[in-house]
Amino acid sequence: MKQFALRFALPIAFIFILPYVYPNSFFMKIITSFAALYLVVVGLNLLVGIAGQLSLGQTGFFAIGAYGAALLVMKLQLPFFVSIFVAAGVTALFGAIVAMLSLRSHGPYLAMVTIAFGLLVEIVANRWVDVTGGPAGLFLPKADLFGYALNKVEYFYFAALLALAGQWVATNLTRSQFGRTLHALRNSPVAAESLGVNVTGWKVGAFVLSAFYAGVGGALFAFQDGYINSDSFTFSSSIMFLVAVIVGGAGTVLGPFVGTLIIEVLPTFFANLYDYHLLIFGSILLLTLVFLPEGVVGTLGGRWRKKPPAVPEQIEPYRIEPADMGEIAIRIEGLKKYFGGVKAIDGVTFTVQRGTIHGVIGPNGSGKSTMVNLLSGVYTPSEGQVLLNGNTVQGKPTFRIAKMGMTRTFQNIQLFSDLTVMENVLVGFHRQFRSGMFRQMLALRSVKREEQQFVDQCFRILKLVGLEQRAYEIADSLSYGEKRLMEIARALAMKPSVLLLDEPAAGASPVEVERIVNVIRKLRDAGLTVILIEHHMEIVMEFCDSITVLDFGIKLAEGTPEQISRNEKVVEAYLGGEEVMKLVGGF
Ligand SMILES: Nc1ncnc2c1ncn2[C@@H]1O[C@H](COP(=O)(O)OP(=O)(O)OP(=O)(O)O)[C@@H](O)[C@H]1O
Repeated sequence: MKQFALRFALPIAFIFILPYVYPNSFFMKIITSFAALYLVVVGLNLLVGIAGQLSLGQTGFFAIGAYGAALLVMKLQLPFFVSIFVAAGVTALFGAIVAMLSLRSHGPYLAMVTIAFGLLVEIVANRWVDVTGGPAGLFLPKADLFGYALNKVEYFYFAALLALAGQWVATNLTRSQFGRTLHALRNSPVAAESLGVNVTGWKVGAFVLSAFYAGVGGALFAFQDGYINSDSFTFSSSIMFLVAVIVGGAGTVLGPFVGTLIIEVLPTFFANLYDYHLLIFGSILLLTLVFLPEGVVGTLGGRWRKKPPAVPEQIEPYRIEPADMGEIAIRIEGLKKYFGGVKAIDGVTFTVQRGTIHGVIGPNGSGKSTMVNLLSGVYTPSEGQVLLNGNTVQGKPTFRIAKMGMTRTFQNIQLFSDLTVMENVLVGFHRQFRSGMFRQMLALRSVKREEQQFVDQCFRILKLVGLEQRAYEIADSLSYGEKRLMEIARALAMKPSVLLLDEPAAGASPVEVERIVNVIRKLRDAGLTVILIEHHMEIVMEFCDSITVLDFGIKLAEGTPEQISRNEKVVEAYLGGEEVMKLVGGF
């Protein structure tokens, strides 16, 4: 009930009262523009604040929405209401094109593609006079709903309610698996891929969504005055949209509201100070960015963080699905990876039986990390074959290999560092979520039920690794060893048929190493197929059923721990023998 009041009743009451606060046309113009621009900022917040993608050309989408809706009504006589969504759909299509072009480039080049797009649209709006009217503009018919022409106040109500709906949908998406996935790919694309997330596809999706929002905003903007011209769609407004996201608090729910208010509305009140208004506006901006680095809502809102729910007292034990014994889980044949002249892996062949733990060891630089990256699809082999449960793996992207059942942890830990431990593990269920985007948008009951089921499972997995009490803490606050445990939990959520553990105990304290060893013991007892890369030789010797030893990219030896510890070539490769004799002294 309280939720309903906060989300709907209060804002709707506020919207209905607003036109009566200052019943004049200037004020009506400001608040109607606010609703339109706010939608653009909400969409951009999803792209920048949640998915971590930069766009400096949002005005391009805004303009396509505006001119698109105007032309659909004027030339095709589409009803105003329909034209908004058709124009937004076309804008979304442009979003996909810009995304596909920009995602081919990285870093500053990505931003430059979006700038180029914004400028291109600005030039077209300005110069294609026959269609857009150029600087002289277009005069539009009055907006109407099913034949009823809207007056200024009614148009504001319509725009504001649409903006409220847009905010509601964005909030639902942010708080569901959809938002978590976007957040995850922003924090660590490589970890997201390893959990089956098609990162490129999701980035394109984020652009499409933000373009759709900008398109709706543009359409509303176009019809507010019955007139648009190319002056409204300049590069500087793209910057303003981005600044609104940052000043409000990127990634926060209320940030776009506060940001749009400060950036788009506040300056209009100083407009009559002529030369000084830009100075005042600039100063407000600078002070906000200096003193509230996470934006107004990001910085102040952090103090009123909601209390997390309690950790359940009774948590059922998690059952790792035991694999059938005896079959071949992975077959690696003649695998090679050359980096220029460096032969990082040079013709390695080995087989891992289902339900066993297979160790890959070797001195520094022997090619272990390259091997994990080849198996998980981060690198494409120069030659050779990898078969997972009989299916070819090599050449496939990481997310496909993850979908085929093989996932990994990382030597250099890859957290979704802004998310909680629980949310990190929930991303691991990515492949198993059945609720699609539209259901998540509407926060249907079935979505909440499904989410609750996965939360229950998360607790069980977290209990297995001993992190259930830390479920609601931000992942970045965990200790080094706990972060490694969380990575294992996240990988287990995927229900993998093969798990690659890349140095799971590296950097952990002796107590934490003991906790990690306990988890590896549980994985072994459950019969999970594991490929274990580890420097702690006592762990390798205790848990591995078979071991492959690499040296300078070639397979030096293969066998049981006992055979390996007695192999002369292996002993020599390890610091002339002393080190390995010390480490495997038990044999
Ligand atoms: N991306 C790369 N470009 C060029 N050379 C590389 C690349 N990755 C690895 N190498 C080289 O390949 C060889 C094997 O490196 P790799 O990191 O796989 O070894 P490692 O056994 O994992 O070592 P460590 O135990 O130190 O992690 C090294 O000579 C390394 O310099």
